[in-house]
Amino acid sequence: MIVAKFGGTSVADAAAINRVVDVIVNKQASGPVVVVSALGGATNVLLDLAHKAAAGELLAALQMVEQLRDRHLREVHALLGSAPEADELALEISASFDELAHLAEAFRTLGYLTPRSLDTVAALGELLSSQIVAAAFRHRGYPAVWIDARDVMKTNDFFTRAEPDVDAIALASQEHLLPLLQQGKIPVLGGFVGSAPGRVTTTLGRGGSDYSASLIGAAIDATAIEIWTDVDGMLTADPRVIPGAQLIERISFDEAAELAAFGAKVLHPATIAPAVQRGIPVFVFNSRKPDGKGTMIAFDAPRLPVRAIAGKRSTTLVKLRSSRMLLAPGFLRRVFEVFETHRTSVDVVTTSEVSVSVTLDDATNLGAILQDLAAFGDVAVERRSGIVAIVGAGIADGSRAIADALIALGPIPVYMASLSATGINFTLVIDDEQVVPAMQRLHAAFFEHAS
Ligand SMILES: Nc1ncnc2c1ncn2[C@@H]1O[C@H](COP(=O)(O)OP(=O)(O)O)[C@@H](O)[C@H]1O
Ligand SMILES: N[C@@H](CC(=O)OP(=O)(O)O)C(=O)O
Repeated sequence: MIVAKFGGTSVADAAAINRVVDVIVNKQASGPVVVVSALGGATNVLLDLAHKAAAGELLAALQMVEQLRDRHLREVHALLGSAPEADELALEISASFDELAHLAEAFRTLGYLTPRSLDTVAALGELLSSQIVAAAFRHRGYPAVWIDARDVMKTNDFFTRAEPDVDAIALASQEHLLPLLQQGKIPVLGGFVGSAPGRVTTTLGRGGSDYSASLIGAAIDATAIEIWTDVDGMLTADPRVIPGAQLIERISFDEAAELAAFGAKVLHPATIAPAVQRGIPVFVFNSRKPDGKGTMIAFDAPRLPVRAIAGKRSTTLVKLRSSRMLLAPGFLRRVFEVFETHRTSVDVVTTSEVSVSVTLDDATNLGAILQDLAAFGDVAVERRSGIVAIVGAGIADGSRAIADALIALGPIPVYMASLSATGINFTLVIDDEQVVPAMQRLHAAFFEHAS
């Protein structure tokens, strides 16, 4: 059994969805489970329209509902033509958009959105795309069965970033997926979407379809988890920043997890953990080039000082300075409790005898965090920070990589530097607007040598 996940660009329209069918039918013998994202860009439109409605712009929101309805119906007709299933599916899809229009009206009346209502709206993208993809398979004569992801992806009720209930997912997969696979059927379900007790719709957070795929892969003990996307695999940097980024044919789980956590959007940061637990290799392939080599992510990979560069912008740097930190056991624990209390995870950490600095990805609860930290000492915040990460299992093996990285940055000021305990990630906090130039300089230094 394998799990193959297709991202938004890989199911953006009828032509892309037909490529998905082509990829999967060649793998029928491996027992594929197909996980799909929403049609490319649909999640953004859904969330935008909800926000517009709540802000009182109902007309604009309803126009967005109609555009999205037209887009989905257009692709259904392009895929299924005048087959009987086309009309049935079109009716179902239209009914969902009628409901969405009613929801938009309710948001306008209320004037606010809750995380729970946002999840209900966002989930529609995957719930519809997966039904369309399943129908496309059947139209071409393959035995696909649509599965409502809410029957399988069991989560808690932390809306907009729900956490999976791994045991419940394993049980639900046995009930809903395994029998179909045993009958030679192809289960198709939406990624990103789940349900909390009471079958209330949740989502795993933006980009979460990769995570759905690896959770399902672990639940059914798949032999491979395949992430099909719009690039040739994991590359030495984001190709949108570094057009000459090179394909990584093999990379370790640890390295891939670090890259994902520090900005390599090709993988959701949580994707690796379920795969590691079960020792399932993860592959990244380009759905436009199904014969490409792709990337294999597994336990071992040739040990290199630098495998790839990642970067992320718009992080927040919080610096705490306190003389009470001197020789005070438990001080750091109390400081980190503040972040835990406000459900905010910390990215990069450095400490000295009298100070501790951390970066935060999510500054939603910053106000409350700062208030609590003020009890410990002087707090300073730098909101326009960025991070570059130089990742390689051998970075601390006595190579010159760390020195070379600092030299390559030249005049770019560095505010924090941290070498991970595993010695595979050297992270630098810099100004937000320096992230792109820093990535270019680092990539040039490590990957663009004249031969
Ligand atoms: N190191 C990297 N290797 C490959 N792609 C990367 C990397 N870092 C960032 N990306 C970006 O990730 C994108 C794919 O992720 P995403 O847009 O979420 O795709 P999908 O819709 O298929 O899930 C690529 O188009 C690329 O710009
Ligand atoms: N559609 C969701 C989930 C997702 O993973 O999408 P994609 O695979 O296109 O990144 C989002 O946009 O967040």
